[in-house]
Amino acid sequence: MITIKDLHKSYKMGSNSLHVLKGINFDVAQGEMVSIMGSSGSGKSTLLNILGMLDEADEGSYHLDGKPIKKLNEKIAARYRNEFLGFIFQSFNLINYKTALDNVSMPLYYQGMKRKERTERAHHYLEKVGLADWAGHLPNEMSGGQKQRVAIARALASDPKVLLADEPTGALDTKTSYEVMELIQQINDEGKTILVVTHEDDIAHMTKRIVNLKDGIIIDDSVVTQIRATEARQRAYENV
Ligand SMILES: Nc1ncnc2c1ncn2[C@@H]1O[C@H](COP(=O)(O)OP(=O)(O)OP(=O)(O)O)[C@@H](O)[C@H]1O
Repeated sequence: MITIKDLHKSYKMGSNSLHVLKGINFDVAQGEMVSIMGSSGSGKSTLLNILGMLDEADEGSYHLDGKPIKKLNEKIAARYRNEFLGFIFQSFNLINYKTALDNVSMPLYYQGMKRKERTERAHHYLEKVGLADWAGHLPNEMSGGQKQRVAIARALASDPKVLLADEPTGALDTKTSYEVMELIQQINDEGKTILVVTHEDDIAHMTKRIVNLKDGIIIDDSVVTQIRATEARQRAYENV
């Protein structure tokens, strides 16, 4: 689904240049759930921005679903982003004066979908994240966990091939973080490819693979042998 080869990225600051990504190589297969970890400044957001087509690498290649992602004009890039990628952010990025339903259906409007279908889809995905009764509520009437669920419904509504989550639990308490990650695990169970940037070890252990960045290179890339899950989910894993 994602293939990255020898990716480099520097930021220019005046006459200085900061070499942030120094040759990143990795592949993510369809249906994987991978976390990207690393200390502050290690390049996680820079990498996620490139994967999300919000920024471009200086060198190296990036293929998404077999398509080379490089120097696309903004219109094509936007189309690819809509078609391939869903985003989840630490701070939810909801529109505060729009209801949960409108927040979820709005991106579909920009994709040209008719009102009836947009509304049906938004209801479907709100139901999927456990917020069927909250469609008419504004974000400021909701808890952090509920807001993140709305954001997840919004990301899923366009049925992207890959979900990119940047510190999705960074603004949530521990219990809510685990609940949100459990929802993300369920979405992955259904086949969605998911990348999660996180600082937190316990959150990373709720994914299936951990890629560790340090100073712009991958220092470790390992499969999680014991995925952290609630007892019920643990039993389901054991029965597979
Ligand atoms: N637009 C930019 N211009 C200049 N320098 C930048 C820019 N974005 C990031 N940097 C620098 O690049 C380095 C890597 O930043 P990045 O945000 O990718 O790290 P990170 O691992 O995501 O950190 P954090 O966990 O703190 O978010 C940092 O030293 C940062 O200051």
